[in-house]
Amino acid sequence: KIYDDVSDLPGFEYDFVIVGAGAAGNVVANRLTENANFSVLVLEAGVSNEGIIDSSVPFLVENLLSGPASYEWNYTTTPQVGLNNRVVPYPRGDTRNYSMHGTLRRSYQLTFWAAVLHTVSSHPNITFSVNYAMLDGMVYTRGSAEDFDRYAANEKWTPPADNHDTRGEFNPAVHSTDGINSVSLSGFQWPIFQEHVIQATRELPDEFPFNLDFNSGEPLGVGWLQSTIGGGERSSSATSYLAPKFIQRQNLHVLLHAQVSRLVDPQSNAGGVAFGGVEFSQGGSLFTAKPTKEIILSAGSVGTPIILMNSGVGNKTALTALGITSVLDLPSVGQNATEQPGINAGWSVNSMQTVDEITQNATLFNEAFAQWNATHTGPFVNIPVTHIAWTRLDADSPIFQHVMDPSAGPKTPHIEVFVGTGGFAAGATGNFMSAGITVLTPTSRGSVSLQSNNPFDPPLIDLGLLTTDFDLFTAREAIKKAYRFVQAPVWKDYIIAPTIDLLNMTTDALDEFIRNNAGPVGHLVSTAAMSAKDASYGVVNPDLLVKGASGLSIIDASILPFVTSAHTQAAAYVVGERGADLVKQRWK
Ligand SMILES: Cc1cc2nc3c(=O)[nH]c(=O)nc-3n(C[C@H](O)[C@H](O)[C@H](O)COP(=O)(O)OP(=O)(O)OC[C@H]3O[C@@H](n4cnc5c(N)ncnc54)[C@H](O)[C@@H]3O)c2cc1C
Repeated sequence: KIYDDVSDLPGFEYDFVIVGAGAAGNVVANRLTENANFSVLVLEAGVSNEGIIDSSVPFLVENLLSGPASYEWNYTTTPQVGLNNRVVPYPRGDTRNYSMHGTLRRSYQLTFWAAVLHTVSSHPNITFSVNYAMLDGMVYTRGSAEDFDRYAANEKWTPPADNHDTRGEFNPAVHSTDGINSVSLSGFQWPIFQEHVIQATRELPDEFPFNLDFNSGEPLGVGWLQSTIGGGERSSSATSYLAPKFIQRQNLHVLLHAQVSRLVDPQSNAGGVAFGGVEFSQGGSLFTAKPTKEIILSAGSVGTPIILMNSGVGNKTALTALGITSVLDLPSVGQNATEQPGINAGWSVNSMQTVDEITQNATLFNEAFAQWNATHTGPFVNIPVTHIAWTRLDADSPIFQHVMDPSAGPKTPHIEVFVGTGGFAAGATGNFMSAGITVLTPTSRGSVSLQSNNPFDPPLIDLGLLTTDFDLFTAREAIKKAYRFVQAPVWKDYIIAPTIDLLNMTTDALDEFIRNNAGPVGHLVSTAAMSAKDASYGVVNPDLLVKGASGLSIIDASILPFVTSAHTQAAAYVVGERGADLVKQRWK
């Protein structure tokens, strides 16, 4: 059951208390409550996605992130040295504007999906998926087999909303059809643009070969976009793992609007420090939920380290300086923060078949929305991105003379180019195509830390973006790669001109452009990283239990020791599935 008000909760004691109903937390809640003997309470600061139209309509995802009614925690980063000291927003789910949301805002302006998904200066950032797992861009990319040696067969391959013939667009052999979360190809076609992309792969087969399915474990090449969308509607861990058939389980309780401040009542025992409760606030009052078996932190790569540090788990010296009593000295908490930097490129094009026709015309926009509302078909069933190109730096790149290749192996991309129809500059008129360009294997590291001992103060989020030579070099090369893709002969009569000519800039000017315009893409990991049991660094052991603690697990993207060369929601699901199995084994 889902509760909005703490007074409706049946009690305060449960076998498992999970903090965070995000991508991974919902998976864990679902899997643990498969055992009817386990009682589970999920505490989530966010709101329900029910009735929030922008959360259901794939095309409207951007509304969730921008404007006065956005769903985010309103965080910003510290000044980013690698971004010319800019302070960039770092949104996460937020409840404050809930009452304003839920209707289609007519003032909607497309700032191009890459601006949302790959965040640029307008919406750089992020961690969360979202408040209650409803806000990510739905892009579904597993990473390479080298990133992940195994992938849990938990997806449900679903026909696209337009039921078009998908032969040649994916490999059915690498997808499951009976899992929980829907994954599909795009349910709306942009034929002229798509044909150009495919023709470019034929013309540039060495650098940009066609890849039938980039989720096969070998992503290199250009493949058709896959998204967590089913029946033309967002499918997220909130809509799938917490679907009504699961929510009606008697042993599953989800309390929304509940912001966890800290873990309380630490006791030392033979297994390590054990916390007796989880303190949370709702409506200005504090409450404590008690676990009889385990506390599971699934609050994401920002939320999880914050809760640990507010509970006295972290760097002893730093916590003591803030007046927080140290309970467990774990200096790696909040460190090693790894985020991918992204930047956009755009070109004006000689085609009327682009999404700009809809976003720049209120009548067509409203018609498209009406079509979605009536039949879940039409351009709103997807974001207007059609393909992703995954590529590597050239093997003889000079950077490798003094930097070791940070990728997981030779079949793993360093660079992503996300191509779609439409422009990303709000208010621009005309027709465009765009590329969201991402450095997938950054070597820069940042941190999440506390600025005070008040658990409700915003944290200090330093992403450390573009602070290494490798990352800046790769960002430059990634832009050049994107330009090489659009230099395939097929684009000659299609592309008119770049919106900003990044190719003919001097290296210094390009670096300056990157530093002034790049931003985080929302794939933060590693702030509570997993390491070997006897390692002197790291936060959790391979069983996902916190080092030096007992009855305390972390199951979310923060435990990933490296970022996958991909978008990270699939990785979060994998962590959720594996983590739930480990907990079940411990308590069977
Ligand atoms: C704008 C954006 C777009 C993205 N798009 C994509 C995409 O298209 N494809 C993709 O693969 N990945 C995408 N990602 C990344 C993906 O969303 C994350 O990797 C994934 O959600 C991480 O899962 P998680 O379970 O670790 O954390 P989250 O999903 O962030 O879940 C954490 C949950 O904990 C809650 N929480 C945090 N602190 C507290 C607290 N103190 N008390 C109570 N609750 C708390 C949060 O509200 C949240 O619901 C995107 C990220 C962002 C920010």
